[in-house]
Amino acid sequence: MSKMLEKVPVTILTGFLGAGKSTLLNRILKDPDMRDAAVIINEFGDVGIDHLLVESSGDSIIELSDGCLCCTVRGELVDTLAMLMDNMQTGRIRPLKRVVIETTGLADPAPVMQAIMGNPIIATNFDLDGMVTVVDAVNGLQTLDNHEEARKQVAVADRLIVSKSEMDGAVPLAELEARLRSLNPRAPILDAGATEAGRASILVNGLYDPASKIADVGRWLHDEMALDAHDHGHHHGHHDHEHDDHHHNQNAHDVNRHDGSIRSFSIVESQPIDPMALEMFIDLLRSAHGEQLLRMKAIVALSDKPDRPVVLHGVQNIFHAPVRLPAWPDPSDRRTRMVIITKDLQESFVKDLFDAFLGKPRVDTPDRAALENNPLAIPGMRL
Ligand SMILES: Nc1nc2c(ncn2[C@@H]2O[C@H](COP(=O)(O)OP(=O)(O)OP(=O)(O)O)[C@@H](O)[C@H]2O)c(=O)[nH]1
Repeated sequence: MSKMLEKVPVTILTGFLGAGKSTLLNRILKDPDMRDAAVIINEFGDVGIDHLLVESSGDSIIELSDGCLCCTVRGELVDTLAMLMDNMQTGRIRPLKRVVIETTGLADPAPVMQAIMGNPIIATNFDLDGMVTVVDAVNGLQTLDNHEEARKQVAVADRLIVSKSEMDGAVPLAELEARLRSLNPRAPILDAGATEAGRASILVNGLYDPASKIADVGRWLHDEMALDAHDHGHHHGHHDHEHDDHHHNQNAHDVNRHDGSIRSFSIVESQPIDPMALEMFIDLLRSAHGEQLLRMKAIVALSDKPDRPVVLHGVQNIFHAPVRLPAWPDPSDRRTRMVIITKDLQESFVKDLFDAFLGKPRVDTPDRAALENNPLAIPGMRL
């Protein structure tokens, strides 16, 4: 007989070709906390060997070998997750505590994330718990310069692991970190050689934890606010090189020179937000600019129930169903905070749009009435 099970958190492990994903996974799989985890490995090419290199016993390693996870194998990934769920519900396998998907190094992460968040059946049973990206200290800088996919993998990561830093030819860590920070100012960076890097806990990113959602939301917010505090007391992180503050540290411009198109910034709002205004803002953003919205995470105070914030997260035009928390992670800070990562979409555009929906008067911006009539706005973000 089938039974209702807890949603299973899914972690995506990514990183460019040869970055050290399988090596890291091998270490993590030795952690006793990985006993009830399943690993899905995607390979590029005809002959799959990665699964042979990942040492583990039993049926917990599943290999998808028909191509790149971001394109052809997406259907296969969904089928595999559906099969795992069926096996759990019918008692053929023990309930899983986690699924890890190791992508091919060439994968654009967004479609993989969307396969989990955007498929209604999968999203009922699995929840994206974030992305861990491995970056190779020897080839990393060059790879980031040359490959858009590698930049996206870093930009949307919830955690970055630097491999091969002990090897000859590794770039100085400070240089690599500056580059990673230019793409992703917030994700914790950990050296693969560190003991913690081999623990199952690095797969937990706090976007979804069935047991203690609230504490984990607190953690990613903490990272976010630590950055903002660093940011000259500003509420908004500025990481694009078109920043108009001429007194800004020159080095900050330098590290961004390759990445003008990817931006990461935050929006902080102290007044609770009208649920309709938020819904329309998100709808417009994702329907008209979904392709440019690499990632968004938010905790929002809504005016109907300001004591119970809502957590949102999305990738491009796909958003997880909003989750109402029982209370604020930190009761002393009840502000709405959004972390947004975009590609080819100006920070000022997004902020102006947000202000317009909130009804804040601004010069040279469309008013809310005009935006409400926007034919591109689609229904569906019911909060
Ligand atoms: N010295 C050193 N070698 C490493 C480290 N991480 C990975 N390697 C080596 O780098 C090579 C590639 O590592 P893999 O773990 O297979 O990399 P991958 O990202 O899974 O590779 P693909 O699946 O081909 O994308 C192997 O020879 C590893 O032994 C590290 O931290 N230090």
